[in-house]
Amino acid sequence: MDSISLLGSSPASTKVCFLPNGLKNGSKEGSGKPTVGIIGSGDFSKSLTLRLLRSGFRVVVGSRQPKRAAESFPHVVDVTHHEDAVWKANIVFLAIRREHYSSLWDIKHLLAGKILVDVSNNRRVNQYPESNAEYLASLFPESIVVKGFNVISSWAMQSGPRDSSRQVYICSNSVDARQQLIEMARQLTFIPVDMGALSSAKEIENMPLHLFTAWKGPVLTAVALSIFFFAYSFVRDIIHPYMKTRQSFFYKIPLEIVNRTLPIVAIVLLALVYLAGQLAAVYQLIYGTKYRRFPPWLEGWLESRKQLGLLSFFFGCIHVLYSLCLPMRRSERYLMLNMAYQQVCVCSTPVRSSISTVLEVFLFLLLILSAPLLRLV
Ligand SMILES: NC(=O)C1=CN([C@@H]2O[C@H](COP(=O)(O)OP(=O)(O)OC[C@H]3O[C@@H](n4cnc5c(N)ncnc54)[C@H](OP(=O)(O)O)[C@@H]3O)[C@@H](O)[C@H]2O)C=CC1
Ligand SMILES: [Cu+2]
Repeated sequence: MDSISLLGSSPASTKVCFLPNGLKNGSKEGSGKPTVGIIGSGDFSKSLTLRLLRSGFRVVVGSRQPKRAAESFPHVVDVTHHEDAVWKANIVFLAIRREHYSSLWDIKHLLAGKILVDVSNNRRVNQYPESNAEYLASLFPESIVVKGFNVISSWAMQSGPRDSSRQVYICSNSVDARQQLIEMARQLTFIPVDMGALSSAKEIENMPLHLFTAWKGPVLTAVALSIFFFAYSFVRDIIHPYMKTRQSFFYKIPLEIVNRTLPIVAIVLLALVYLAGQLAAVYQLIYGTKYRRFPPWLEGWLESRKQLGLLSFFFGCIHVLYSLCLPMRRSERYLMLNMAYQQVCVCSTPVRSSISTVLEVFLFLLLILSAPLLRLV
């Protein structure tokens, strides 16, 4: 398994496709199944190997320590040295970090003419002046570099793609290599997106670092509203009585004041969900057409309605929890008993108040649940 054979390595002569649909192939071994090489034996390599095996590809993994690495792979996988793995496959995935690309310098001659797939990601946006794929292409100018599969986490790769994680972005300066990888992505049940030349690699590498962008605005809005209404309640219910009558209600801050803030924020966020649609309708009425583009701020607002609605629901839930916790406080229990006693004296008010509470909760839930159904624009 660990045999290294450099004989007969002629990458240029094996520059043909490898796909299992029988189009054409370079490294068929007996059974006619194509072989894909993977350099590195880390998480991504393991997940990609399983995915390739499930889709009918043969896999050869290149590792610095093949014996140790072989323990983490199924026995059908050929775990060998870098040289051997590269020699056996025409397509080689580099499942190692950018910092280690230069360690392949010694086998540069073997990599010539092969398709190198760069799956690497960075830790920060624009971490390096050039993209990892372009850096790889500059290290190995005789190889064909393709960028792709980096937006798929090793977990998603292993468990199978679903919904949002099905798209893979692929780019390369070689149209032929790009098409091969696009076809391979399809066979791995991903949805390939052709991003053109290798200059798009930087954009593709930045994609995984832009997660949850849709949540940024709504979360900031919720935080700003929370701070504003908390400060308002604090000044009104704590500072004002203290200044006026020297009464200290500071003990109310953790429960009452927070619990007063939560429903207000929830209802304002819910109002924001509906207001965007109304504004969009007014905009369309003013311009007399629905085909005119909305201004960017309104477009962003419309797109974040789902997040605003979910945050509103979240604040509502926390409010319910807080309200259930309130009676745990002795002073609150006393106040409630007192109120109940007074209401019994005044008669019939509790029935009305509990009915109104139930109605209030029901209406709030109805508003929340109907939010996605209402397509106002
Ligand atoms: N993990 C993930 O979810 C994703 C990872 N990626 C990308 O895939 C690549 C690999 O990621 P991942 O598997 O998580 O990383 P790991 O750190 O788990 O594995 C990297 C592998 O690189 C090899 N390696 C380590 N040091 C060196 C070295 N000095 N020289 C040569 N090879 C070395 C090792 O293999 P060995 O010891 O066998 O040589 C190691 O297993 C990265 O570029 C990452 O950005 C992309 C998308 C998702
Ligand atoms: Cu309430």
